[in-house]
Amino acid sequence: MALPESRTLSLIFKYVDDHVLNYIELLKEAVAIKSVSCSPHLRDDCITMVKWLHCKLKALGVEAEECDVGTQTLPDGRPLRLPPVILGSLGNDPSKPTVCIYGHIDVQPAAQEDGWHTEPFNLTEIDGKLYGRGASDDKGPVLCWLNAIQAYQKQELPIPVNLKFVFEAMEESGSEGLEDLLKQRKESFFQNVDYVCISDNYWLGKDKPCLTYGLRGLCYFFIEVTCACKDLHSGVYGGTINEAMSDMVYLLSRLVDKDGTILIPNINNDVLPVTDDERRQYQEIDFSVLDYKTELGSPSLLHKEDKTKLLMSRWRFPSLSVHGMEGCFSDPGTKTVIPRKVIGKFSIRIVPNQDPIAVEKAVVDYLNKEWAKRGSSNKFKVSMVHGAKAWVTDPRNSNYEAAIRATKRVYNTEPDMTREGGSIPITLTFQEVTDKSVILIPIGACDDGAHSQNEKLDRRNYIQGTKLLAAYLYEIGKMGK
Ligand SMILES: C[C@H](N)C(=O)N[C@@H](Cc1c[nH]cn1)C(=O)O
Ligand SMILES: [Zn+2]
Ligand SMILES: [Zn+2]
Repeated sequence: MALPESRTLSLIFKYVDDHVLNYIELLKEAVAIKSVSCSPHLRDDCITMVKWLHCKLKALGVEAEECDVGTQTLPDGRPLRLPPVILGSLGNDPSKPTVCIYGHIDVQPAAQEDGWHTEPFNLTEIDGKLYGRGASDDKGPVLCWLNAIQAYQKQELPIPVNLKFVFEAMEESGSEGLEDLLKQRKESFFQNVDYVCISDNYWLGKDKPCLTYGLRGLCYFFIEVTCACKDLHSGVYGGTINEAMSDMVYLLSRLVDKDGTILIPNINNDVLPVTDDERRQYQEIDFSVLDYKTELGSPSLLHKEDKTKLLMSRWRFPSLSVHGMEGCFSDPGTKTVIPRKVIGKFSIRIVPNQDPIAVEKAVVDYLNKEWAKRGSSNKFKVSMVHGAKAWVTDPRNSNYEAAIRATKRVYNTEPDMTREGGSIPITLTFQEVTDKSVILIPIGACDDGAHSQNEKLDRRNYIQGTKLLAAYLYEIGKMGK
């Protein structure tokens, strides 16, 4: 017999509150696995991470498959096995709706010498903050799902929906192999999916929960310049050749100006004009420019005190960032070398209506022209290593209504409706293969420091996030088929 509404969720919430230490232990185990997808030497750890999660899912009764998605080709031409993707199912009751959940268990690189105050792969709690690489992006949120399901089971309450799981360990490296797998399984695994939910982004502030209906896409580029067959002594050879590094600095300086304007012609051609309605929506968002500036520790912001301009720059206009360089000297000290070959790395966050192929063409044409202007005798190559479209949806549907109700139950407040400046390349594919509503329910706060030093997840967000996802499943269950 079904329990009264308030009783079901209060039993779940009590179970969650009573098991906080177990959840933290579980997250500690997950963080300890160095599943850095962009580091080829850590590929085995990514595979270990998949197997670890598979084991935890099995313990919850999930029927899960590790799907082989082939190999990737490294920039030097070597093949490298991709970590398998987990596809899992729990429940098959035709009277219940089916929710498909996606998350990722790979992480960005991290090293204590980069400025971490704790060891990044050893989850450490300080003042209610759980520090560790992947705590917020995205191991913590993935574990919130597992914790929520376990709470239903331990309280012997029926899970109100059927569940499908898609968990990958390559999201931070362009989700290689995943799109093809999802397309192949469109008519089988995804056939009965009614809703899609992803927890892999962050609140806009530290206190107020959000629901997210848009993401920027990402086009990632490598520029390669080679000037010699080996590194050279700058005293012996300096002044006799065009140097790769100087060429690279010139090219990188031609990408974006000091106001953040991208210098590549035609790059903004397909960006949609801002509507009055959109402008109104941005004005209503609860966001403190001052808090944002303080959190970043930046001397000034590009758009000064203008909240709408700042948020639009993060969410609905493209931006270009220069990330780093392979092959050059970056240690402390004064090595006097001329690097033989350098690879400069930059990316452009793209927005709805922009096509990665058109962006690639604009970038390659422009850099070829800039290279010709430079007149260097060196070898030059530019390539887009991955390109993913942006995603935006209309949030006025039952998926978002259920999540709004769940948020109110847990946080006692109406969530803000946000877009996200980051990218989750596979989101659009989920929408295409299911033809159903996709929602993003962020778990972590704006200051979690995803991709940065001292990434953390607040204990409160982890625990309330577990309740939030349990309540979301409950609210979706109430929608019926
Ligand atoms: C928003 C999400 N948690 C995330 O961090 N996504 C990455 C995706 C990525 C990285 N390289 C390629 N894709 C991001 O937005 O950088
Ligand atoms: Zn993520
Ligand atoms: Zn990330």
